[in-house]
Amino acid sequence: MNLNTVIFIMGVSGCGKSTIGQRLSQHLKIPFFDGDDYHPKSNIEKMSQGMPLNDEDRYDWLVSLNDLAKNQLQQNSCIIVCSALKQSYRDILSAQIRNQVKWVHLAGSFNQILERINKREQHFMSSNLLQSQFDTLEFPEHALEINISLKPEEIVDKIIKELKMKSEFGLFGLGVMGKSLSRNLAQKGFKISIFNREEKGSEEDVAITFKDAYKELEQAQAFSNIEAFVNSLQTPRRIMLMVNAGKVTDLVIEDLIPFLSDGDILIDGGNSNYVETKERYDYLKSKKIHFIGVGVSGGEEGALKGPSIMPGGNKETYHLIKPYLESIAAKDANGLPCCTYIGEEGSGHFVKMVHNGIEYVEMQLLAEVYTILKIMGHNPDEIAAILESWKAKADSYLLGITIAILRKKEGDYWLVDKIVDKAGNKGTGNWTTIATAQLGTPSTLIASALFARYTSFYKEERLQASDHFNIKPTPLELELQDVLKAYQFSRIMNHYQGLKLISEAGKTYKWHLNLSEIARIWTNGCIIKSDFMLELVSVLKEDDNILTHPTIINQVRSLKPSINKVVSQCVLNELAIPCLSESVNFLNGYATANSSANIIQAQRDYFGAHTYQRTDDASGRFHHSNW
Ligand SMILES: NC(=O)C1=CN([C@@H]2O[C@H](COP(=O)(O)OP(=O)(O)OC[C@H]3O[C@@H](n4cnc5c(N)ncnc54)[C@H](OP(=O)(O)O)[C@@H]3O)[C@@H](O)[C@H]2O)C=CC1
Ligand SMILES: O=C(CO)[C@H](O)[C@H](O)COP(=O)(O)O
Repeated sequence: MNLNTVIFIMGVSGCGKSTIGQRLSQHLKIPFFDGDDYHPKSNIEKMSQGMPLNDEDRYDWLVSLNDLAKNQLQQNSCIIVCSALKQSYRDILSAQIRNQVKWVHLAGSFNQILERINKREQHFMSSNLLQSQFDTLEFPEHALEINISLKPEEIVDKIIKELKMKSEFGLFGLGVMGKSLSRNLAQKGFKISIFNREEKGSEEDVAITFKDAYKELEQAQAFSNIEAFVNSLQTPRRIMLMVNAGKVTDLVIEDLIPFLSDGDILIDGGNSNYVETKERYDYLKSKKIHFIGVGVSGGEEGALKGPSIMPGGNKETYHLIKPYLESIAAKDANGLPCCTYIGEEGSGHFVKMVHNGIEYVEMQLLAEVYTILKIMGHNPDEIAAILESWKAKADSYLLGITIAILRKKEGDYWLVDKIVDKAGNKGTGNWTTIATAQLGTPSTLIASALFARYTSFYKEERLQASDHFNIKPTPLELELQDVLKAYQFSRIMNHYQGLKLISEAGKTYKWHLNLSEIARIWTNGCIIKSDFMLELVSVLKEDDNILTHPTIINQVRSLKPSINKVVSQCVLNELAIPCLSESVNFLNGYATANSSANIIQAQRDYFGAHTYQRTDDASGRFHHSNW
């Protein structure tokens, strides 16, 4: 049988590891090894003198069992029994072969095991010794847990059923993202089940056809029946939903619930609204189902090669899915997964939502730069060449794809010239703008980028207005260096505002967010990965507010004259640049020691007796005037 797996059977002394291991080995026809036979001489001597082993003594022994497991995997599979009571021991045992290791934990109560040991002929274990085993035991998070009250043959049956037949992870929804993620999971060696609905006559055998198309999905189980899909999974079941956010997500959850059991885990990988994630968490909790809201970024390619993953929800539940998410995630410059536990409730989806808000602005800024360069007289190839030269100073994934887009030709024409100038959206920019207003944080660039998309959609009205108002930008006289610097300036403001929004949400909802860690998982795999993001990881380690960090202050100071020049030129030449102009307006307002808000306060007090504070009253007391 080709399992290509090492089955570690673990548990405290007396739980029956060897009996089960030997029986399982006979059934599966794979070799059995008793870990105790691999102790070095020094350990055996120590134990024979009744001296307990410490972690240092155990280290070489655990490494030798890990070597044994790796060697056996070259041939096929094996069973190794070892108490493996601590997670650190299990980490050593499964080092470099984590995805090919299955843990079976034989679990029983203290009294159950003590009684069992003491019943054995000529065998006595003091309750103190057993207690020390229970004290050391750190419950494994990713093990198949089997109660030892079952008969040995039942235990073996259960293990065979779970490990041989059942998948460890389910992927529901084989659209753009679901397809890529399931291939990614399979490529990492996970045994998965995949599901897509089918519609008789139009959409049949979607999952099977997809499985058959890719070699890496050979071991995957494909379904179009929900019950069969759910039953194909090991318990607790781990099911990731990659379906449309909103109503569809709720419908799919309702479809799944009748087949789920207590403790199963649903993972929503779609771009769901963070408020709904919290509601779904509470609803599913009442049904004893765990729910984790996971932001995933990277698009089709990222999902396949390694996305950036932002999981939020209960931390203990997260640990049950962590190995899967971390394995498929992109890796940062230090080889760490671009996946980190974000925080409680819908925090993962909140962070993904703001990621998309930042993405909207980054895209809009590049669109504005394109407009400027076009008005300056450059064709798409020339603009691509200019942007290419910016890579040294402002490289990003979005800059790269914009260059590729500009170079794409159909015959003699650039494709970009044939695309209708109406920008769509699926909701995350809208929600970010609502969230920033609700939290009282000025993410003005995200709002501007969103409204620029909305404005673009009024194509008919825009055509009329262009006649009525005769807005015809004239050629701009700008240095390319100034355009680059203006772009860099606006990107700083964008990242400041997005991170500020996350930081404020973290405080309001008590999510305890780590901004530097969030920036780190955005350095690879996601749509907003960039060299600047890499720089922000260290900046944010020192200061949550990037605009008070000396490095960023110096950058803003040196870029400011260019954004002033570019924006004023564009305004004088009637060229719409909503995000570039908002970025400089924002900083001008933010960095004004004495703003015009005194007039607003006076007006509010005049008509509504809303009161105001006085500059000549340090107590901060509120005053009212009879105007
Ligand atoms: N595309 C992207 O770049 C990214 C998307 N996301 C998010 O990931 C999620 C999935 O996106 P994506 O893969 O692009 O979307 P697709 O539209 O490509 O796929 C949607 C999936 O949902 C299934 N589905 C829709 N309605 C139902 C239903 N009522 N019952 C069962 N299944 C249903 C579809 O099945 P069927 O094929 O039968 O219609 C399909 O498998 C969304 O929330 C999206 O916002 C996140 C990051 C990036
Ligand atoms: O999450 C994503 C990228 O990160 C999706 O591609 C999302 O659809 C982009 O948002 P919109 O469709 O509103 O432009």
